[in-house]
Amino acid sequence: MSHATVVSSPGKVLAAGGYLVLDPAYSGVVISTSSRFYAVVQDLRRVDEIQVRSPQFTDAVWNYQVLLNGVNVRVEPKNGKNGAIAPKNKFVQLALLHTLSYCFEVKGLVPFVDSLAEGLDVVIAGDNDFYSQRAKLASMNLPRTISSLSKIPPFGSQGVALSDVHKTGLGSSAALITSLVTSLLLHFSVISPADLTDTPSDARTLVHNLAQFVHCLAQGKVGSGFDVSAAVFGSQIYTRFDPARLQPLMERDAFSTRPLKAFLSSADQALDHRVEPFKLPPLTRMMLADVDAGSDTPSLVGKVLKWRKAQSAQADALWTALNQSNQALAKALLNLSDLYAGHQTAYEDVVNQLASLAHDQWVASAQGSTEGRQVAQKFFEAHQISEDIRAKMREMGDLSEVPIEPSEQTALLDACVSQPGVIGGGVPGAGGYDAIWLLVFEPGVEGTSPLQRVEKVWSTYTALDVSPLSSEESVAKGARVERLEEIPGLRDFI
Ligand SMILES: Nc1ncnc2c1ncn2[C@@H]1O[C@H](COP(=O)(O)OP(=O)(O)OP(=O)(O)O)[C@@H](O)[C@H]1O
Ligand SMILES: C[C@@](O)(CCOP(=O)(O)O)CC(=O)O
Repeated sequence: MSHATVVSSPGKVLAAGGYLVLDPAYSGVVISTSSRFYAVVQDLRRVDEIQVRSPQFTDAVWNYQVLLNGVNVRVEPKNGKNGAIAPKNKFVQLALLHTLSYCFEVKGLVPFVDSLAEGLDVVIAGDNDFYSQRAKLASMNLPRTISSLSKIPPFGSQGVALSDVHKTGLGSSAALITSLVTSLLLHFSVISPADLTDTPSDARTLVHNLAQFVHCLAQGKVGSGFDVSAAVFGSQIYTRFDPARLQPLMERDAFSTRPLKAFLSSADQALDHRVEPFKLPPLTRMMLADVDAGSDTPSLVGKVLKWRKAQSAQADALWTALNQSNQALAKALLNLSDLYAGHQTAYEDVVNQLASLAHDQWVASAQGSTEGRQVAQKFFEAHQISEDIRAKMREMGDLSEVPIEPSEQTALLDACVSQPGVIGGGVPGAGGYDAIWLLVFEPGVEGTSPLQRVEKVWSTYTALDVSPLSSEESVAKGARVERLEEIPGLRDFI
């Protein structure tokens, strides 16, 4: 088998900053997930042809012919044998077209043609968490727990076409585009694996800008882009780029190529997003649940923005207050990492105590050193800020008449947050009925863990249909070059 270039990119959870992050004046707290999208590039042994396959789905094979006229690259869908019309995949085709066009621009004709001499076989695979696993758990007769999810074979077949799959909202298209763009830039030797060892780096900025551009083109709009940024850089405090910077590139037909090098490599013109470091505190864990009710994110966003425009004074006051709380949450969580670094034993001892207590007992019950009490105080502060953010998101929902944290989700979240060892949580991103996230202690002691308590709440909850995801926070900083044999199940899958 030919050498395979494998790149993975994480999914995302916008823990705080939904709606605000659309405006460059505010920021969002983004947690990247352990669940990843993989792009595997190998030789196809058909000159100038590209085949893209997503074996998790039925009828998910897209064939393309690369055409060169010395000035431009074209990537044309190729009809099947017997003249069968080529199926369309706008996201994949635009990622191929613009990444190849960029490679052609920077490498020149001869190296470009060489890199395509064997064609490209591209396989795309998403971790199971990107898709609802309820039906699979039921068919395997397994209870809805995180440990059951680990029994489902990796990259399981979804048994349906891509357009019919039930997604969980982790940002599949952003993670897919990022892995695909990065793997192609590596295949054409525009960047090297060593360029991706650090975060941030010039290579990651290039990947980000190119992936962001392709994703905006494919979606037909310039969104906030926090999902692409998470896929490239990992967990972060994200402040969006000025959409006007991308506008000149968006004006032409999506399928016509345009010079990208000057835009993507010039510090003046490139996107002005800000990525500040963020990570969850040690000995804690993010938990996610998919709530089977579903919301239409674009329609929620449209209504909230319309209300913001109509009631700008009231909205600005809320946006400012909410942004302060969002930033305070990030700061409290980052402070906890500092406290761990300075006083590891005291921190561990306190987490072991607090993990079996409900939040209202933390401050009074924390025993031991001053540093230990400081840790307990900081975790309680994080809890309070998280509850405050929920309250303000509910206020945004009430004022704009949009179910951002609808009462059904409020009852579910309240039931979770009152459990011993649960720090906080909320509705991720735009909110609605789709999902919840929680932050819980993950102590190093035996006994019932906060995670198990939450799983119990979810599995016995009747007012909503709740199913866990297995994702945790990814501590790897964003997109990553992988070794095929180190990803369980991936070699068999391709
Ligand atoms: N596994 C895949 N293989 C090929 N193309 C894919 C795959 N997943 C997504 N795509 C492409 O991306 C497009 C948009 O995908 P999707 O609607 O799942 O993105 P999303 O809105 O980012 O999803 P999410 O709910 O995970 O945030 C699809 O129509 C398809 O063109
Ligand atoms: C509402 C919004 O701020 C977040 C949407 O996030 P999600 O796709 O619901 O995770 C929109 C955006 O930032 O693209």
